[in-house]
Amino acid sequence: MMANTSIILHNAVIVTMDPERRVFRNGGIFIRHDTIEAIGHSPDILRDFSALANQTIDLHDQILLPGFINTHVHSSQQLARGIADDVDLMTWLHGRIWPYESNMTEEDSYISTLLCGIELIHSGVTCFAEAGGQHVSGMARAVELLGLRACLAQSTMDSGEGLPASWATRTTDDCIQSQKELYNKHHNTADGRIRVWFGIRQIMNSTDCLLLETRDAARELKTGIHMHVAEIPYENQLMMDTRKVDHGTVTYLQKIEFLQNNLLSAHTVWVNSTEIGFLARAEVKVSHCPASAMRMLGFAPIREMLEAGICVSLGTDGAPSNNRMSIVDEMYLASLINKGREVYAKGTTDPTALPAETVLKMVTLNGAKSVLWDNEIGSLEVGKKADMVVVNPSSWCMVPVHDWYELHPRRKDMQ
Ligand SMILES: O=c1[nH]c(=O)c2nc[nH]c2[nH]1
Repeated sequence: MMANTSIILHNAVIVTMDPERRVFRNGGIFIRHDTIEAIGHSPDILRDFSALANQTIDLHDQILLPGFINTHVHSSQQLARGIADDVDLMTWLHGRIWPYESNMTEEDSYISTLLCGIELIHSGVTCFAEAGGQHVSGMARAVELLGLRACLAQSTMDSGEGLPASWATRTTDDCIQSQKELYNKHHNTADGRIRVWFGIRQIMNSTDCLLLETRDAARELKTGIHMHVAEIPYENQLMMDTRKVDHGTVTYLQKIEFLQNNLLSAHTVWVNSTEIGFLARAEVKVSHCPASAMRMLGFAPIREMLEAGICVSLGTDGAPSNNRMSIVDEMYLASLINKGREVYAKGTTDPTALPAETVLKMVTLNGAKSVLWDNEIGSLEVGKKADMVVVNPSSWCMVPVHDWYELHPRRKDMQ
């Protein structure tokens, strides 16, 4: 929203996701610049704030929700949709995606992030966490233009197999240095909508030095770290064979004291109960990407993680791991896949796994906490940013609405 704009939205069903989970059936909201100044019943908002508003919009019973937060995106991979279907992860990375990414220019990244951002907005996303491409400056230009909010990261690798020639010469110092430069250049730009994080691609291509220097730099700059963790059994096996731990990546990260509360751990599929305990105690955040997991990785123990108190949110991953970039599709899939997983994990059905309200929490409150922005977004409350999505309940595929939280499968109606 433009500076000095003040606006009333009224006659809406407002699903606030505030601590009391209030839903206003005939709700109104007053926004000044980009911040919510009042929220409540429409007649009260109109009475108290009309004189201050330079625009008043009747939402005609549409449903207003907090903007959705997608916590694992590869915006630079948007132009690679379809180049790596139906292959295993190592072929996907070494044979298709890294050759593509390592040839991208900053301009390619800008175009790719623009297209990606448009697709994200189409399903109600107002904020995303970038898992890491190479050209953060290109991404930042696109995010600024689109009005999105984002945590951008460069993905770094300083060792291991499969690296394209232009990446293989990078030292640990190069990786840390370039990220600090990007932080200095872009952190808190675009009216505060862009934050710069540190990115570690995956443990299979990281020295301990890269891991620990990244941990320390992110801690010092009070920013986050985005990393792919425990994606496939081969990764855990490699940890056992080469780094001599008795399980996998999470056990190793615990051993070297890498786990901390600013780590956004993507996928995190192959973890046992001890490792779930390590993640919970360190307050690590987990991004669950249902479609991508079903293609290449497997069933993550999401219910167990949530029960252990881990903050789990949802991500689409990139276009070549998903083909779609709709967070609403991921909400739908998360709910179904995690119900189906109960049969395979526990030998019995349990339709209570991941109910709709939990899934909505994952893309709002948990998403906000995962991107370390929970004091400003994730719910509609006074003092928070006016990042919102409007759902039209009156089209044919939305009728009837019995439960505000059960709206998520009907993605065509996101505006
Ligand atoms: O789904 C994924 N996408 C990626 O780009 C990637 N890099 C490492 N591991 C990955 N997994």
